[in-house]
Amino acid sequence: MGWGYVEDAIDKSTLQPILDVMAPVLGGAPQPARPGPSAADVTLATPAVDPPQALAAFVSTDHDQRLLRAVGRSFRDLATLRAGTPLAAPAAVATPRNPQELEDTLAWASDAGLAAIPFGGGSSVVGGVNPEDMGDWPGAVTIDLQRMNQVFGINERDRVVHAEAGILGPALENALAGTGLAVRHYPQSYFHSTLGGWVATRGAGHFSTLRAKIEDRVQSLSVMLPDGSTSTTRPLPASSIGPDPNRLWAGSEGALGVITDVRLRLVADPAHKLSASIGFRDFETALEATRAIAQAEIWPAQMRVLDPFEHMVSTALAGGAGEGALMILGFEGEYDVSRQRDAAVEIARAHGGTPRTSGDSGAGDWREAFFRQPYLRDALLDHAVIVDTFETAVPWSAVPAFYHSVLEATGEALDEVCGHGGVACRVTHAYTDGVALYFSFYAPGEHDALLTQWHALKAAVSEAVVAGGGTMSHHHAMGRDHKTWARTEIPDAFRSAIRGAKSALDPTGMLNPGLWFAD
Ligand SMILES: Cc1cc2nc3c(=O)[nH]c(=O)nc-3n(C[C@H](O)[C@H](O)[C@H](O)COP(=O)(O)OP(=O)(O)OC[C@H]3O[C@@H](n4cnc5c(N)ncnc54)[C@H](O)[C@@H]3O)c2cc1C
Repeated sequence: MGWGYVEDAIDKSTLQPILDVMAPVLGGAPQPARPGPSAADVTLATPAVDPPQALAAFVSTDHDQRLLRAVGRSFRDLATLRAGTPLAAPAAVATPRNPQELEDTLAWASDAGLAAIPFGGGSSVVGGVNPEDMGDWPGAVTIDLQRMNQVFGINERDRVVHAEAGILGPALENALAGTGLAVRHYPQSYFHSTLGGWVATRGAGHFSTLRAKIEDRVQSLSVMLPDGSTSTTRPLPASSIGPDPNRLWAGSEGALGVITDVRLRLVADPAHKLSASIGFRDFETALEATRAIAQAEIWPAQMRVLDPFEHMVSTALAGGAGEGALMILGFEGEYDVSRQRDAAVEIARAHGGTPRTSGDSGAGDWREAFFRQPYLRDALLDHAVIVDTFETAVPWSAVPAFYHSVLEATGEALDEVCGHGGVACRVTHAYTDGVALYFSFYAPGEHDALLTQWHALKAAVSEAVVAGGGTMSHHHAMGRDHKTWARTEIPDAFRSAIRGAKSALDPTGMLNPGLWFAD
């Protein structure tokens, strides 16, 4: 059990050169391959419940169905599956096809004294869907919304699509074919995550500026509460009638209601696309160029900036050997974007960059590699290589000191816990006042100690992020994995207000218990 489609898994012949390139980082050859368990090998710790016959068409207690929704897709999840210990799993899985079946599921869960965990694509990397840390709740019904996937309508004049929350990224984009409009929200998990999941986590696509965060694209949404009532925000371009209700539910991670449908702002399918890549001698220089481009408000759709190690690892996947830092720029729009592209390249050059390629395919190649990267994690995990990522955002005034302090702390933790390791960083999103940094680390783990090693590393990197003033997440959300360190980020008064909202919307606390709302 790993990421994505079985046929896209990375084979031995692709993996070996990558292992060769990584050998210095891993301190030599990694452990011999040990494949992950088959579904039948995993024991579920939580007993199944006995749902009423009336719900049989959409509630299952089948082992594989429960296993599939027991975890998300983080390194911790994958290592947990391999640990061989009984796994916390949902007591039942509901797959409602419409709001009535969703209401029936919530009513049954409530009567049966079970918690309810909304589930979209299950691509959470922060323990968002795991039935863990649930206090007194004896078990949970996981509510998979993927069968609630209708597109209700496309308002071409307003450029808004109205769709059910369980629709997956590609299906939503396909529904717009022929309209000249598009969603163009591409998280790396695009193929396996849902509209509702994006909104519930306040996720971000790979576009680096302007259209990055999904919450800015939500025109309105509907949520169902545990009592079966539905609340819908008004579809408006903007409003100042008090705090924004859309923002209460965006980022609520399944704890303040089940998002049933969303009206999402669209963009024109871009008629013009251009890209450029620019080399820099080091990341610090590249960061200065990134800041200058962001603050010039040129708004490249794509502005990924890879530090030297990230550059080396990402080119190794395509059989290359990149050196120095690399900036990848992509521009797209309804009208010619060459002036923006030229202006950005000029700024980069003035900040010490050397343009390498300029055309319309570079960004596409990078995008292909971007969607392949998660498969590499599974292949490396077979060799007990620990591969994990963490991401954050900081103001410009904090970099490059923040980058160095996190790099150093992570490197020290990798040496201490695993004896060796490497840390890579890339800029994923840029703003006029700051930047989102995405770190990846690689280390030689031990098959039988992966979870212990991961917990030690996670604590060290999270402490470094918090100490440096970064957010615990720019777009992966809080889940169960970040709540310990995210506490300092939440003002006390806001915490009380959200607790008040939680008890008003979900009086028994049955929705996704275990997030910070409960502590
Ligand atoms: C390889 C990989 C790459 C990733 N890349 C990105 C990336 O580029 N950008 C990014 O933002 N994230 C990324 N993620 C994280 C993850 O894909 C996002 O958090 C995504 O938004 C989750 O969507 P989902 O449908 O899979 O939700 P799930 O994982 O099923 O759920 C996530 C959370 O949302 C809640 N939830 C889900 N649906 C609903 C609903 N309808 N109503 C209420 N609550 C709900 C769940 O209870 C849970 O708390 C990545 C994950 C992986 C594994």
